[in-house]
Amino acid sequence: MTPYDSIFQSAHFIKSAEKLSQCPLDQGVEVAFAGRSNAGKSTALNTLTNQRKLARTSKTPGRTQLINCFGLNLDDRRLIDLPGYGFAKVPIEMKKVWQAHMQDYLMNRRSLAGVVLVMDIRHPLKEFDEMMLDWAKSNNMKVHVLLTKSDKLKRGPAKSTQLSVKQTLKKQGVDGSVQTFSALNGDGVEELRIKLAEWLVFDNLDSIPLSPNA
Ligand SMILES: Nc1nc2c(ncn2[C@@H]2O[C@H](COP(=O)(O)OP(=O)(O)OP(=O)(O)O)[C@@H](O)[C@H]2O)c(=O)[nH]1
Repeated sequence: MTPYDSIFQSAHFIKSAEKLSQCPLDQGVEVAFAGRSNAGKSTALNTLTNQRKLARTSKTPGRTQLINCFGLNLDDRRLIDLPGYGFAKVPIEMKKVWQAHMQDYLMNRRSLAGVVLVMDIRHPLKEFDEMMLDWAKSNNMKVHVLLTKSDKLKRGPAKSTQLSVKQTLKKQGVDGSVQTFSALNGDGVEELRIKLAEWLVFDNLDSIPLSPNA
């Protein structure tokens, strides 16, 4: 349990957007989840919010094809599920359109406070992940790497993967942190809630409107 559990449990679907112009008004603070298809983004969002069906999960990679926006019970705080990258069964032209929309979102969304970069702990730092880290560095964007499915590795190998990803971030000059996570056994759920509360609330207190009585 963390003091922030109820904030995340309040998550509710706002809308699915194909592109940036369809996203909710660009005010307040939001955190986006990005990752390769099948890395476990939707499952991580469901675990974070303690809701089984908030983000649809699927054993078929590529179900998350839209920018899915979820609201929280705090003024203008949102969680964003970005399209999974690298779904093989989709025509290349369609992939390019998605990627362009995603890039537009990442480059131009003013309320974006940080990106949770989701990687399967057994396959970290693939081409897409490196691209995201490059982008984060050149845009001064905070990154929190979530090494999912940690239940698939023993503790030793899981910790050494965490360490080596941390070192890579440091080497690349990215403002970031790294943690292990498992939806299956609860590893890292509290750590993720604390990190996101930091981004959504404490780092951005000035963007919470003062109540009329304050
Ligand atoms: N063992 C284990 N399996 C997991 C975990 N998280 C996700 N999975 C499984 O990994 C597969 C993909 O998970 P999703 O959450 O749908 O992945 P996604 O990244 O949202 O995928 P896209 O919709 O393709 O973007 C599913 O079969 C999940 O059950 C975990 O922590 N442990």
